[in-house]
Amino acid sequence: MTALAPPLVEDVEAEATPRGGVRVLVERARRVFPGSGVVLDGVDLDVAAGAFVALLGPSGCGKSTLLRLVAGLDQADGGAVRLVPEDGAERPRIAYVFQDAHLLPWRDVLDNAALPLELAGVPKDERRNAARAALGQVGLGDAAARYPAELSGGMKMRVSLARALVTRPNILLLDEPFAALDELTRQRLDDQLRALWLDLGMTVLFVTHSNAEAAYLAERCLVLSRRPARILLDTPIDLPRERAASLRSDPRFARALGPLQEALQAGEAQS
Ligand SMILES: Nc1ncnc2c1ncn2[C@@H]1O[C@H](COP(=O)(O)OP(=O)(O)OP(=O)(O)O)[C@@H](O)[C@H]1O
Repeated sequence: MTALAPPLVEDVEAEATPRGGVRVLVERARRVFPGSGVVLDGVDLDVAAGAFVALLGPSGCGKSTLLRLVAGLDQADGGAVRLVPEDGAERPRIAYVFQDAHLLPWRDVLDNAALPLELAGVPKDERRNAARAALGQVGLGDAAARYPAELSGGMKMRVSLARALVTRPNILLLDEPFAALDELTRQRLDDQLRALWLDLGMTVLFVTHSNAEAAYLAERCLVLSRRPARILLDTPIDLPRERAASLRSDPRFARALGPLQEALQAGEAQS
């Protein structure tokens, strides 16, 4: 499912794809859940517009909670979250991709991808054209007439990504989107996502349990501690801008993984 902040779409046809994205400012964010206690306690984060940032941390530490606060899907109990477009847009256009593709089985791929525009009241031809373009961006231009039951897990996730892209988000939030896929499919989708980011220039926040996926995709990685989550490590990823599968066996990649692994182990060890 893709969650969007209003207004979802202004004029899909007329407006060029925005570049530059949204700056994300999280200031002393606090979130307490009854029964779970304090999950976030004074988290500060400043993400530059157009950055690709990965969030890592132990299971249950609050990664999704932080992402949901940024998306506006949940409210902080203290502190503030501000999204500041730096691409000339008046407002952030947020898209959110979950681990499950959540496609509607009775709709074909085209109409699944067009759904956010339909909900925003965009006329049929316009939204279908935009959905075709988004499907093309994820390499599914030939699958528009197929139904979810006919798709592999990787294809379903690409439809979910197209549905996110159809609104031309200037900030894209992804919560373990490829975690349920086999390793090869996951790596292919990582490549596709990275290429889309290079092409479109939106801000991306990506939650994952995989330090290798984080290092391969992102320009900057954050490792959170056990809850109440605080940022244990905030590090740039010093790897080439153009990344290909061969990078995974490059010594530079192993060097980038080291600090992430150490911080994750330190985070796991905390009680
Ligand atoms: N709506 C809620 N009500 C009560 N507790 C919640 C709610 N949402 C999250 N929690 C709790 O907050 C904590 C952090 O959850 P969150 O999903 O943010 O962690 P996470 O780091 O994303 O975990 P994982 O890596 O396992 O997906 C967990 O203990 C979870 O049970």
